[in-house]
Amino acid sequence: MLRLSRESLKAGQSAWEAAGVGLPKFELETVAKNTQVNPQWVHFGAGNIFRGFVANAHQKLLDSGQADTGIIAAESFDFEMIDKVYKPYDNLTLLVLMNARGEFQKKVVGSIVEALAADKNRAADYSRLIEIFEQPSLQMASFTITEKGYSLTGPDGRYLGIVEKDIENGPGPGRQVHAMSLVASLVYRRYLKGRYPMTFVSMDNCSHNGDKLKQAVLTMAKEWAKRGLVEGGFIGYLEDEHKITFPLSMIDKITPRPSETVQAALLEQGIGDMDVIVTSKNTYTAPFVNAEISEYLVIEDKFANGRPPLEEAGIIFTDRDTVNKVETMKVTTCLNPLHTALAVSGCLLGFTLIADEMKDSTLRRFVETIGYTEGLPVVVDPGILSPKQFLDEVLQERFSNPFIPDTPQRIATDTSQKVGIRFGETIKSYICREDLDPAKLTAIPLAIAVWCRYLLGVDDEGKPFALSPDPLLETLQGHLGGVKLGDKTSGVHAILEDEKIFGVPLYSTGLGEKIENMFYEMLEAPGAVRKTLDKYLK
Ligand SMILES: NC(=O)c1ccc[n+]([C@@H]2O[C@H](COP(=O)([O-])OP(=O)(O)OC[C@H]3O[C@@H](n4cnc5c(N)ncnc54)[C@H](O)[C@@H]3O)[C@@H](O)[C@H]2O)c1
Ligand SMILES: O=P(O)(O)OC[C@@H](O)[C@@H](O)[C@H](O)[C@H](O)CO
Repeated sequence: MLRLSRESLKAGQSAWEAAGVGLPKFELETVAKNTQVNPQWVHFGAGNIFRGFVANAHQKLLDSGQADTGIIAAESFDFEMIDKVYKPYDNLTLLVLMNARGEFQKKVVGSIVEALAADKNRAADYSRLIEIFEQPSLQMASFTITEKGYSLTGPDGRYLGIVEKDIENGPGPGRQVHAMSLVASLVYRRYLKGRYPMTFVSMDNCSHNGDKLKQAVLTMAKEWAKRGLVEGGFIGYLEDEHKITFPLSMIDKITPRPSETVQAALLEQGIGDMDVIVTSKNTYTAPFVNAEISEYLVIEDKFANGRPPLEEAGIIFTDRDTVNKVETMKVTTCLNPLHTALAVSGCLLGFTLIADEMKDSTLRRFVETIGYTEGLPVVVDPGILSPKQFLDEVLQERFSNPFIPDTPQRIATDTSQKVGIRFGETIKSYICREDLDPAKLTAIPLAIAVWCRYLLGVDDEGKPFALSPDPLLETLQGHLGGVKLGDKTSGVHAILEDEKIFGVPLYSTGLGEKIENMFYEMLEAPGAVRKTLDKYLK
């Protein structure tokens, strides 16, 4: 039985190859040693998309000799991942890509050469992170920490408790809990050491991700500066684009949680010890990552201290305006809104696979209407990718691929953080256009109504189901407290009028009441969700 480790790759190379697994073409030890003395790239958020896409892209450079240092994975949130799927497997990942015929392309990704837990109780990892940030060689820190990883404030607009503590505690080593204060403290060490340049690249699915990251890091720095906890020059350093940059990016690759079906198939192929782990913080992780083949990563080419030639690995570098357009296209129109609609309706209708939802004619019509009918008229063509072609690929091939083990339950995670961008932006465009009337939209308000119905945690048969984690769940459920099937009143108005959630005033655009009516229709009785979807999507 094959088990992922550096030793096994060396001693059992032919057995791995016989199992159809591509292996790194570079010397892992040499690259690890180079990285030790000459760190160039740290990545925060050691999750699936990082291992399945970003690390694999860098591996292509290492394989072809166009890079000679690896990536250092840093985890500021879920340290269990480092202990359970990084360290025991020598930081290696088995990447399993799946095409529409169900064939696996397997390879070992070895470009991650160190894995650090930024935990104040782990002094060695913490010191190493500081050492890395003090090195002139460091070119970039990238991030896939989910949208909420950048938020310093809670629903009431006030700083989160951990952020308040981080502000009071200052930038001293081992004192920060929130990812943004940790990063601010590390870049402060860099400033003190030599004011060296570097770049911070957010690769999360939030609009203007680089700006969001910059805003969060600067806010922490300014709070410390106000209290005299950092030198005044630190703010100027962070704002000087010759020193520090925060490019925008758009990342796209459906990377589901690791699936037990894939684990079982690997076992049949002689690859063992691939258990799927759900950590106490609810991260789904494994020594393997399963993902689709399609991938797009577009980054604003604004790097203050150089960067690896990732264009050689298929990553597109372009100007800010183009990234902005391509990201808007994907996140607000052609992919993520459709995913969110399938996620919440899938949970209510008992689906556990996105591809199965695409076989349901009503749900297919749901996402086709959101994408083609309501989204495409307002999308701006980024020039480098055609929105229509992108949407065709998403709907005809990517979502429909039955071998991609993606679940509505994964995608429903943190929906409160995403609805504003995924639906609110299109509504905004309708408000701005003289020739379009937001009140005439149907599928987008329906998706919002389905989300509100989803929040009850009762499926369309009237049975309770587990809602996916969401930082606003308690508040939102508080508004809906006690609502049952058959009720004709509820606190849904309080949710819909919250502009912080939707980014637009739903009531003054004529959508608030429309959504409320749809919500009550879906509340009528068991089966009413299906009936309402059928009615509006005829
Ligand atoms: N999986 C995909 O299909 C996909 C595709 C494109 C973009 N993305 C982006 O990448 C993000 C991560 O996706 P993933 O598949 O790697 O998820 P994952 O669950 O495998 O990993 C999530 C990572 O974020 C960290 N994290 C979670 N909450 C955090 C917090 N509050 N502060 C700091 N770190 C936190 C976790 O510790 C973990 O490292 C998504 O939220 C999205 O923005 C994902
Ligand atoms: O990762 P999130 O939470 O921003 O969104 C869930 C999915 O829509 C997302 O992960 C997609 O799989 C991804 O955006 C495809 O590129």
